[in-house]
Amino acid sequence: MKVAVLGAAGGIGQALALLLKTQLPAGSQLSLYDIAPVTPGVAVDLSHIPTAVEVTGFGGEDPTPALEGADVVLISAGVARKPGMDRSDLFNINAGIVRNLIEKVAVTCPKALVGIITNPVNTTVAIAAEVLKKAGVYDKSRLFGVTTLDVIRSETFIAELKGVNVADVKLNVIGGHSGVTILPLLSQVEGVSFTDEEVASLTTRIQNAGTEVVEAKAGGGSATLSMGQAACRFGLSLVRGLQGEANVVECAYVDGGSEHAQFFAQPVLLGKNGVEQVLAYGEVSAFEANARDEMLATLQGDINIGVEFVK
Ligand SMILES: NC(=O)c1ccc[n+]([C@@H]2O[C@H](COP(=O)([O-])OP(=O)(O)OC[C@H]3O[C@@H](n4cnc5c(N)ncnc54)[C@H](O)[C@@H]3O)[C@@H](O)[C@H]2O)c1
Ligand SMILES: O=C(O)C[C@H](O)C(=O)O
Repeated sequence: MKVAVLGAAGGIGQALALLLKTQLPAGSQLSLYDIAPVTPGVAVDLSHIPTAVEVTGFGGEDPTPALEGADVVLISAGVARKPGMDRSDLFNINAGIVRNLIEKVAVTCPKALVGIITNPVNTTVAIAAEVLKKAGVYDKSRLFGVTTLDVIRSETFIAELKGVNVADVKLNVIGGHSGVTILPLLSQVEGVSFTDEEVASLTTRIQNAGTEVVEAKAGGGSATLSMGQAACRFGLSLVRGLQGEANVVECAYVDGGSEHAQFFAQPVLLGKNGVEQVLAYGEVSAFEANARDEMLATLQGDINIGVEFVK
């Protein structure tokens, strides 16, 4: 199994690469790419960790050597927010970066499962889909917006608030990955109950958790370590699915035939071809149904910007 990380010298990329070096199955290959010239050195550094995962690193303009033979490609290349910015403010720089990298994926490893971390995810995933369509290699089962950070944040904040074991907290987070488009389905968490005030404040905290980190880092970037963990969890789930493991389910932002929008985050069953089955996200409360319906214009607007960018 070969996993490529694009943007591997960055805050997320290095954390993710470290976690993958220590957690990928024995015999895997980990391939790192970033425009930054330090990238081969990041790979050498990681290669001294005693696990049966082979690491190689490539810097410079061309990601091709890193992508050759890749089964999974995780993309965190791009710029991150500073205080006062929205994720959509990253579009001007990151749209072109994602387009160019996906053009290389389309040529070099068109069958790879691709996870997009680069913001604004609601839009960059639509860009990736359009680029793959133009190249004639689009398979909607193989393209994912990585929204796992919203899931792990929800698990953490719920466990803290309710004093329960975080390992027991399971929930779907649906919609997209920005502001009101992030919708944790708190009504589905088993074994705990929330007052209306708790639902409102916890939902808002989860939706604004990225900004919480951006402000705490005070101009030094956005979430990198928690995102590294989230991307590692998601990447390992993709690998487990590819290896034929049963019942591997994650929420992700996919082109899954949703009645709500072309791309919508919801639970998916992962397998040897990526998405084996798009799963229903289940019953929702009146609060959640209203929040879902209210977000759709924003989400569709974000998607349209991505489609238009490639046309
Ligand atoms: N999906 C999510 O939940 C989530 C969470 C956190 C951050 N993000 C996003 O992830 C992205 C990366 O964040 P970060 O904190 O790692 O930023 P960072 O600045 O620390 O790292 C980004 C890396 O991308 C590299 N890069 C830039 N252009 C490139 C190109 N054309 N090809 C290859 N590499 C290139 C840079 O050299 C840098 O090493 C941002 O867009 C951020 O908003 C998404
Ligand atoms: O908030 C950001 O800009 C980064 C990321 O999307 C996050 O949710 O932490």
